[in-house]
Amino acid sequence: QNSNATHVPLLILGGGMAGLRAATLLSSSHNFSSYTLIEGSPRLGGRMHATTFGSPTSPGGEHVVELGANWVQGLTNPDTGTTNPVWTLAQAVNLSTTYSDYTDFLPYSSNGTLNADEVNNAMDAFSDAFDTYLSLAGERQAGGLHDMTARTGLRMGGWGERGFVQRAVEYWNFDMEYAMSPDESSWVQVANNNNFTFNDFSDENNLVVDPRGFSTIATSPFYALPASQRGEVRLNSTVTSIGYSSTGVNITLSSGEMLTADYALCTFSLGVLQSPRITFTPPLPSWKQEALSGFAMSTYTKIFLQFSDKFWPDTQFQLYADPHSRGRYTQWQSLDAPGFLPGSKILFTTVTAQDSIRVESMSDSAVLAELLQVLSGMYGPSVVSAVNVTDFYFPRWHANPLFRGTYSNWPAAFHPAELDNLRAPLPGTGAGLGQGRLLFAGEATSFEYFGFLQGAYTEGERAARALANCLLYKGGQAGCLGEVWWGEVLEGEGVGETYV
Ligand SMILES: Cc1cc2nc3c(=O)[nH]c(=O)nc-3n(C[C@H](O)[C@H](O)[C@H](O)COP(=O)(O)OP(=O)(O)OC[C@H]3O[C@@H](n4cnc5c(N)ncnc54)[C@H](O)[C@@H]3O)c2cc1C
Repeated sequence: QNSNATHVPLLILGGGMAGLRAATLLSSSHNFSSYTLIEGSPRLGGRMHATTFGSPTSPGGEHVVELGANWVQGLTNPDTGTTNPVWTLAQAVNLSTTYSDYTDFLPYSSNGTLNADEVNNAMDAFSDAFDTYLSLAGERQAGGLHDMTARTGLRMGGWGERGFVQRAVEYWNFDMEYAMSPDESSWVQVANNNNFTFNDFSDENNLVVDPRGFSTIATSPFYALPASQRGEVRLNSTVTSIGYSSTGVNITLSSGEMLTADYALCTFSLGVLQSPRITFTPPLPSWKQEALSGFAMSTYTKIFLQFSDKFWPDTQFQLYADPHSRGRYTQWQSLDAPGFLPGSKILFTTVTAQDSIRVESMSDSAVLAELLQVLSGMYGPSVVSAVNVTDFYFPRWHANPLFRGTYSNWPAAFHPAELDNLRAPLPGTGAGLGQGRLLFAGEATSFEYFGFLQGAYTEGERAARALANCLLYKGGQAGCLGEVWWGEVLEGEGVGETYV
């Protein structure tokens, strides 16, 4: 421990949903404010990030759009009353949201409109196949069978890869949720993840269109606490190294400043933890490195355009089926629609995974030129050349060192016990078992809700309960973190016979 370092009982690393939920719960339910929250950016909210977009002098004007999380995904189950905690937060601050109707779209190809029947038939076929996919995934788990790719599950459900229309429909229904293809994703865990949110809550997605921004759901409960009950918040403070032992944690900031703590909760994204940006001392044990390396961080990029005039239809969405490239600007969403940002003349399209990395490597003008070419194919060159682009922007989440991607996804070869390793505290083995000092929480540590805001929320909450137990009630005694998920780490499974 460094004698020049400031000591606090608890460090919360990261001020996104998980870190803010942990801080708020410790303050509000445990009357504990002896923590310092360290955030690298100048703002709280993390991957909930609203910004102004649109030219104030243009016909569409200036608006607030969400660069990161945008939907409350899963609301309230009408049969059971089970509510997504994110929906509860949104309602508590009267967040403006509007139901996204994914059936409200018109289909296009590179030379105008597409036969709507062909697209609707493909949508129905995908939906039927996905129903079978889900029930077969349930049967696999009940029968103790191993996981396979989501591609396997879709084929077993009767979905075949055919022409470019089916490829676009598949991308629209699968990649637009998981930001990765069925070939790369887990059959069983995508099914579980889908059921935990869209069955247990509801299958509705509400788009947030609130000038205060989505992050209000996490910042508002925190700042509603009396100042004396809140811990210290330090913005613009980037962590470069984290040391941990069975007695405490120390961190170094990019300024060179050091802080020590009895416990720390790290909520940095999986992408950050996968990158070499943070030095751990001692180096992360191989079981931790394997778990972090094995889970997937993908990127989902919304590209915003504002025009001098609205030339697209009044539907919420447009589906573009590119004849050659799967996932090339497949989904377009109009914000200039009732309930969203009417009159804004704003449209956005989304790309994922390798296409996100590709556009991030291009100049803004080169990306815009591609989009105008696609729109010219969809609506006709004369329609598109008759309007001006009054604003254009997209965030580079993959390149951003504070995120390195947008959200996690479960790859097919990832064993569920590895997720326990991913979230297990350090030091986590041997004598330190159950006595870890450095905890991990965030969307990627959630078995049920990886990828979603509700994952970050529930994991922040779990970690806060465990920390309260150790810091306040059980005096750091062995096993004070509680809960089975701080259990034995998986150190590799036997493969049965070996090939020599
Ligand atoms: C484009 C996009 C679209 C999404 N869409 C949805 C959606 O519609 N619905 C939904 O439910 N979820 C969505 N998500 C996922 C959702 O945003 C995340 O699950 C959630 O916000 C993650 O919260 P977190 O606290 O785990 O992590 P984060 O929000 O990443 O918080 C971690 C914090 O740590 C900080 N940090 C990182 N490194 C350092 C460092 N070295 N030093 C100091 N601070 C650091 C970061 O700045 C960040 O503020 C989307 C995400 C993105 C990016």
